[in-house]
Formats: sequence, C-alpha cells, structure tokens
Amino acid sequence: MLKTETRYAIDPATAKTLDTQGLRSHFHVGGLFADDEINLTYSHYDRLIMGSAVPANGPLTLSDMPETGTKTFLERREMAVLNIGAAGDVAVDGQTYTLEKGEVLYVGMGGGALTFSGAGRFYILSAPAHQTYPTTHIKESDARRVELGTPEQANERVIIQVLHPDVCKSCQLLMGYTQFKPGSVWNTMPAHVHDRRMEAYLYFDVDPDQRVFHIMGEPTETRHMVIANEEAIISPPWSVHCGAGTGSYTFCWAMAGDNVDFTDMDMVAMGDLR
Ligand SMILES: O=C(O)C(=O)C[C@H](O)C(=O)CO
Ligand SMILES: [Zn+2]
Repeated sequence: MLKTETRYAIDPATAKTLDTQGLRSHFHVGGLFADDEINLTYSHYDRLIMGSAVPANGPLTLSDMPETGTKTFLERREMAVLNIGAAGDVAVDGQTYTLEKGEVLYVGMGGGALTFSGAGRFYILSAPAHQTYPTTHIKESDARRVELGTPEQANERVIIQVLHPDVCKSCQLLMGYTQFKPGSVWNTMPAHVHDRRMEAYLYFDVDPDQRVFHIMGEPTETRHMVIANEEAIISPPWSVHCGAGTGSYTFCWAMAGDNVDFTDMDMVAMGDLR
C-alpha cells in the first residue's frame, strides 16, 4: 500500500510562532516503517521526498506518486535507498541488489519501478534530477569516513558519506549517516546552517524507551522536538539541525539544493545560539 503526504515550506518568521504541535506538523515525520506500506512525504523544501518501504509480508512496488505529476516516479528524479534493517532486496531495471544494513542503492533519473522485498527496512530519499548517473550499490566500505568531535564534548562521531561526489555522483542528493562513539550523544554540534540546501534527518537504532532531542530554528530562535526511533525531521535551509540523544542512536542525513559540497556550511558560534 502506498501512503503519501505533502509538507509545505514555511519561513522562519512563521516557524518561531509555532507551538510544539505546530512545529511537529511541519517538521516532524512520523508513521514511517509500517509493515507492508510504502510511506512517502513530499516536502516543498527543495522538493525532497523522504519515506520508507517495509515489505514484511511480500514485495512492495513503487512505480509512481501522484504528487510528482510524472508518469513514473523517477522520470525526472533520482533516488537513494538506505537499508536500516536486515538484508533485503531492491529490484530495478531488471537487476536485483541485495542491501545489507547500512548499504545504499543510488538509482539515477529515468530508472523504472522499484520492487522492495526481504527483511529490509528501506529508507527512501529522492530529489529532482537533471541528468542520469548510473545506478550504484554502495557498501559501507566504499563510503568516505570523516571522524569528528571529542569525548569531552560528547560528540565523538564518524560521518559516513555515501552520496558524495568522491563516492557516487548524483545531481542534488548528498547523503550518508553518522555513528557515535560510546557515550557521545551530540550530533552536528557545533551547529551550522546552509541556506543553499535543505536537510532531512532520520533517527534510527534508538532504544524504544529513549529519545533524541532534535534542535531546529534560526540560530537565535532555537526550538526542540522530541524524536523516537525511526522518526524523521525536515530541516529547512535556514535552520540549525542538531540534537542529543538520551541513549545511543544513528542518524541518516540527506540534503538537496544548490550544491553538493558537504563542507559548504555556515558555522554558528556557540555563544550566538539562543
Ligand atoms: O554529525 C554531524 O556533524 C553530521 O552528520 C552533519 C550533518 O551531516 C550535516 O548537517 C551536514 O550538513
Ligand atoms: Zn547540515
């Protein structure tokens, strides 16, 4: 079953007037990873689509989505599929790719319908594309690893860059995931913004009774949302995006926008955060 939802883009002046439920209705994406469903959220921030497919009791096929106004989903789009579950298969254009946990399939513009099967829990990301790059299966050992942070700052982590120009070419999508050293809980701190690109976070491997406090907003107007396992966040281009977990977790970050330069960030001095 395919379930879809649209989220419109709002400006920072409106965002800072919202209460908890208002913030969540715009920026928190729940209800993902339901058995036997493909769940897609169409965001008007850079028209990123994010969602999930869990083929628990049989294959699920994604061929199109009314919101794109195209005959097929990938007619004018590219896609990344990250498996956060046990091994599962993604079939596209006559090829079947077995994705282990942490592996990604990039599918270029013009790809056909995708069929998901097996024990995978598939996280789907898609952005408009302007040219076709080859469909590529990317394993963790193919990715770029960037080690950051310190134990003293509780932010010692490794950023695993999967869709990155040095690993796998894409039009707009930049994505990967960040893992923590034991005891480190702060992601993306010191904080930054990048008005050229929006970002989406999926938090996973969070214990059921633990939460991540995700921080968003303009640097001088921060707000938080409390996030459970396998829930996601839409981060507008004008917003910081960082958080701390009450326990261990991993998160997938993904961006779309004007460039694919991971390092293009405007860092926020700690003293400027409010
Ligand atoms: O832990 C981090 O730092 C990150 O993962 C950074 C995010 O990927 C990001 O915000 C990239 O712009
Ligand atoms: Zn960022």
